[in-house]
Amino acid sequence: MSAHSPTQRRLTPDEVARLVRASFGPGPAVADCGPLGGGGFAAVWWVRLDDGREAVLKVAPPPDARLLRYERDLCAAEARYFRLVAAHAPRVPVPPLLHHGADPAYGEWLVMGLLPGRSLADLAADGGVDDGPARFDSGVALAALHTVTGARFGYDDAHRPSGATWREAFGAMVDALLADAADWDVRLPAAPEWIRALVGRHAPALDAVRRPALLHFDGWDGNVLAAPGPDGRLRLTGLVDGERFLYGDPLMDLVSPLLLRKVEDEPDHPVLRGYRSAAPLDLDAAAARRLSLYRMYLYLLMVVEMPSRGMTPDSHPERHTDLADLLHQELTDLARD
Ligand SMILES: Nc1ncnc2c1ncn2[C@@H]1O[C@H](COP(=O)(O)OP(=O)(O)OP(=O)(O)O)[C@@H](O)[C@H]1O
Repeated sequence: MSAHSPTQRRLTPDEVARLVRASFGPGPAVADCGPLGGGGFAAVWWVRLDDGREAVLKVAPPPDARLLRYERDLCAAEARYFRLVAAHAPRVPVPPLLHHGADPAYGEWLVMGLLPGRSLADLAADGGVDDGPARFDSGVALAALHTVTGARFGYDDAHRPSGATWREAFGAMVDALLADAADWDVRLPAAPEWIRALVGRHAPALDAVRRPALLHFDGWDGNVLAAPGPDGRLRLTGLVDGERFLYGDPLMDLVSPLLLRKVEDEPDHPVLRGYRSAAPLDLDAAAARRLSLYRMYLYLLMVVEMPSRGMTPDSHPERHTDLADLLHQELTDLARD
């Protein structure tokens, strides 16, 4: 059962037309529009403008929505991500940013170009689709993103976790999620102090990461767009939804594309083959330990974000149990190491 997330506004065509007017003034107006499914955080609509262009309107949660600590100002973060990628990793397909709007009372929104293709999640629902070439391309694209280097580790703004070292930034990111869990009364499968101590015990493994690489971090199948190329095979057409970007260990970006699976178990996965065709990728024991820390982080995040998305253990018992089990398994593996 899906829930309507309180972070996701319910837009109407009139509101879309108003936001487009606020973005372009007397310029192009809306000829047609409709909601785009697939996301769960923001409100996202496709828009056909009367000058013939096709765009996407993405509206941030209302200013009074309760969010996790790291989710502050994600609309502005996504605008920075699109600009960064266009300037420094231009071969990675991201939409052109047409407008970043902000109104103190209403909140923020983006207007961007509509990319061709459908998400891998959407395509998979058709069944029998060979998406291997598109996944290979997404590995190549991630390797290109990772050539971009940040000024520090973690998030790039002042009010979210960051640090001069990856150990410091990652520790602060875990602490922020544990503080969110406490605020939202989220039941975790282990005591927060124990999770914090476990991360502290493995922190030396993080010191191998010396360069803050640009990470998309949310490259699950819903955010990877693909369409048939000239030979009819599915190729990458977009890596969207960059609002959660940060700087850190490139390995962290391999967790979401293999969501609920293990990178170490699938060394020939097309994403990894694509990545390796463009950059070195060593999946040794040290890498496996870091991957385990990053999966632990992602499962923790997915458990902790449930109430802010309108989901509780009572309303979504299976989701909560499955994520808590996965989190518990990673914690157990890390405790054994
Ligand atoms: N520029 C674009 N061109 C084409 N399709 C897009 C574009 N931007 C977003 N989409 C589609 O709309 C969907 C929702 O957008 P997006 O993922 O940015 O929303 P979200 O609410 O932030 O999602 P999430 O819950 O993953 O955080 C995407 O999965 C993608 O399929």
